[in-house]
Amino acid sequence: MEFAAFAERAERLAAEPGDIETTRLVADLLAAAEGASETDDDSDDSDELATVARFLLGRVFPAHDTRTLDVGPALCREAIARAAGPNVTAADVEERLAEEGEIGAVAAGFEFGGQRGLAAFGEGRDRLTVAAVDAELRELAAAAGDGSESRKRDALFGLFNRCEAAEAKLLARLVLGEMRLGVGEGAVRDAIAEAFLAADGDGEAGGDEECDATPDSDADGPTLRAGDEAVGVVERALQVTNDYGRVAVLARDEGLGGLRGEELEVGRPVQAMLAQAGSATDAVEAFGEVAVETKFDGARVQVHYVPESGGEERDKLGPRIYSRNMDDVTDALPEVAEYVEARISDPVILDAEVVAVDDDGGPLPFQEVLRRFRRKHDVDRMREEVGLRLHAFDCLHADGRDLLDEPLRARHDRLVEALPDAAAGVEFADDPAAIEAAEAAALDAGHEGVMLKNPESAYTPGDRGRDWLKRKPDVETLDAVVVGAEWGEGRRAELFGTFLLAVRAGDGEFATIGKVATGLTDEALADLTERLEPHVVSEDGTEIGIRPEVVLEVGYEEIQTSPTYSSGYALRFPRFVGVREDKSVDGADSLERVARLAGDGDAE
Ligand SMILES: Nc1ncnc2c1ncn2[C@@H]1O[C@H](COP(=O)(O)OP(=O)(O)OP(=O)(O)O)[C@@H](O)[C@H]1O
Repeated sequence: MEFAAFAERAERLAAEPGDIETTRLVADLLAAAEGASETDDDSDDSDELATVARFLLGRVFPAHDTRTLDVGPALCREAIARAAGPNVTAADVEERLAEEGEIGAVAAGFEFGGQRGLAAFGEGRDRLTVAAVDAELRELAAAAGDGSESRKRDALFGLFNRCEAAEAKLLARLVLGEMRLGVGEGAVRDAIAEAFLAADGDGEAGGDEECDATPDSDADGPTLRAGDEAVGVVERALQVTNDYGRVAVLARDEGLGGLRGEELEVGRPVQAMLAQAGSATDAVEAFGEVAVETKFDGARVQVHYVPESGGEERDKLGPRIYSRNMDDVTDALPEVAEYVEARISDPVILDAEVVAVDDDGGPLPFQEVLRRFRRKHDVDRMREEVGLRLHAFDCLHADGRDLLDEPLRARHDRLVEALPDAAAGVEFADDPAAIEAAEAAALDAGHEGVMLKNPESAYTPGDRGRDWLKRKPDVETLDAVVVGAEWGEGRRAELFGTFLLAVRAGDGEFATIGKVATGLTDEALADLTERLEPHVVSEDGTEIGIRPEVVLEVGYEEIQTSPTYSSGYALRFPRFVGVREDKSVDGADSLERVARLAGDGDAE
């Protein structure tokens, strides 16, 4: 598929407000993608469909893949300037960005390259394809070491140079991860089912099995939509693989059977199962008997390990530790890897919390463990300074078997077998008083509270359902995204002093909810300024626009409705608690949650 054709369809998608129509357009686009190219590469990476599915979500690599393009806004502006010709500088691009507020529109506003000259002579353009853009971006991502920045700039320049307006808009947004197509993960999931798993008008279906298709009452034609079953199967395959590209290809080539056969792979992280707030009474009412575990106040990790003794056919995989964002943080936490390596004898995937501990082994606050996360330098020194302890609380895979669909009880037994020393204890209780006693004991021991889980529940990656409830006495905090800032005053004039906060409002959009300027030490301000400066997109007087990249935890007294901010809510007395290093903006709180906390909608 030509990149221009993809860009043209992307424009149509961005202009489409309706969910059903969006899904249909995505399904058409997926169905139009070509199959695998003739290469030796038997991975999905050479399949155009995989690329299209990922691009739609603003990704070059699958979510579990730790590779990144590592192209910042400045580098992108430089590449655009160079492709726009000798009279345009990066500062000109920046200026236009301040006016337009968005890099796609800026890129679309320039005339690029010598291509127009060729076209004028009727020679035609050397047209970009989706596959060529993907290949070039993958190569760019691999650039490392001395001169890598200029190689990336050259590669991007080369791509922009071959772009027409709509292509340039899409490319700029893709490399900076700001697609703004209004296409969420749910739409791509549904579209995969619609494109490949529902019988179409001619009775054809992708793969070896068909699913019940239900007539779409909103459409005027006889078109059929995928049934819920197919969507459920796609969702499940996405949970297990974490790769929209792979799942789209499987749906097309192998249908429901292929999707159902997908399994976890040690070394390929999955999303963490999440919890909602709930009380002891809620838990007893919902589950009868409740699995009560300590809620450790640390950072979530997923441990993957295939020991050498794991059987002839298995490739050994040294312990890998992934963060909640699925970043590989093994190098920052060497003692966790060593601990696992010394004790585990079968291949496993474990869900766990890493907690900072004092010299006596007592838990330290959450902020302490974050000093260890993601650290690339001084790991040994920090290892001396901040001790760590691993508490494993779930087992997703053991010795070649996926356990996601096993009940929690069985998974816990398997966990104890795999790593008895670090397995978190579980207590089964069916009366709220016993649960409250367990909570008091956990708090006394310095932990955050308790998790109340349904003992019969499966492990559903990425799901924030009602099978896991969290109970902690602290006042609620909100994990909000920084989307703007204002310069400080007086001795803090060189630093940002106030931060404009937003919550997720669906499809990659953010809605503002307040400003925080309290609770920030000079050190925290300096740190935040340094972190946020690379993400500045506009500056207008004292007001600074910031690309949503950094998540802050903020406390507040109350959430009120308010016309001041685009969410329709405002935080009363917001105060800075810390940076959520372990969260990407996708994990920030949503407008839906804010509405619930404010008392609009179902209580949490
Ligand atoms: N025994 C446990 N079982 C599950 N999660 C636990 C446990 N102990 C600590 N946790 C942590 O609690 C988190 C569950 O709360 P939630 O899913 O809402 O995440 P969160 O948004 O980080 O919330 P919070 O800020 O309350 O930790 C998990 O992500 C995990 O990091």
